[in-house]
Amino acid sequence: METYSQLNHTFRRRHWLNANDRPFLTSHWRKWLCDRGSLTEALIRASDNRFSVRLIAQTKSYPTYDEALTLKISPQQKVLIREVELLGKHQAWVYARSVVPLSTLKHCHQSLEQLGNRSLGTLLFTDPGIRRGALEVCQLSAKHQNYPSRRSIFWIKQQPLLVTEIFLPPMAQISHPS
Ligand SMILES: C=C(O[C@@H]1C=C(C(=O)O)C=C[C@H]1O)C(=O)O
Repeated sequence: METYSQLNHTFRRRHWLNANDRPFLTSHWRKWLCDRGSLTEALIRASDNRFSVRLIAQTKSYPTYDEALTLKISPQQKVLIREVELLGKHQAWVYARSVVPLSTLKHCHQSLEQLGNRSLGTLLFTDPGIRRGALEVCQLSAKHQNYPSRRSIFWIKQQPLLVTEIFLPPMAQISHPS
């Protein structure tokens, strides 16, 4: 698997399309990329409960320029970066990167920093005060492989947290449980 940073250079802001603008997507990918519910819940059902999270890296670092633009913060502002793989039946299905400004971090009741291999979704979808912004989609490509991707901002007490999800090749064969 290419690392996120290796993939990240292949797309720029203009590649992200608002899902409400109905960019061309097959029915299969529309179900996965435009579902506003918890991806964790959908993957648990699609994998017959054989779901797990593999924490790849969690660091305090800096956002990419595009992430800073999307979060409306300075690229010099430190953020918590969490990178995971979401696995179904012991196979990597999604690569996810969450970028959390430190000003947002302090509003996370159960500290996001201690999540480990528990899903971020369990934190974001259990607190009714957390709101999800618009979904954006793009086709991220690297080394002749296409990666359907999506991202959205979650608002925690009006503070932003950016989640980007890259759907890995096996997901082309996994039906959405809806
Ligand atoms: C936002 C969700 O959390 C998922 C889990 C993540 C994690 O554990 O880091 C990151 C992104 C999501 O794919 C969700 O389940 O929808």
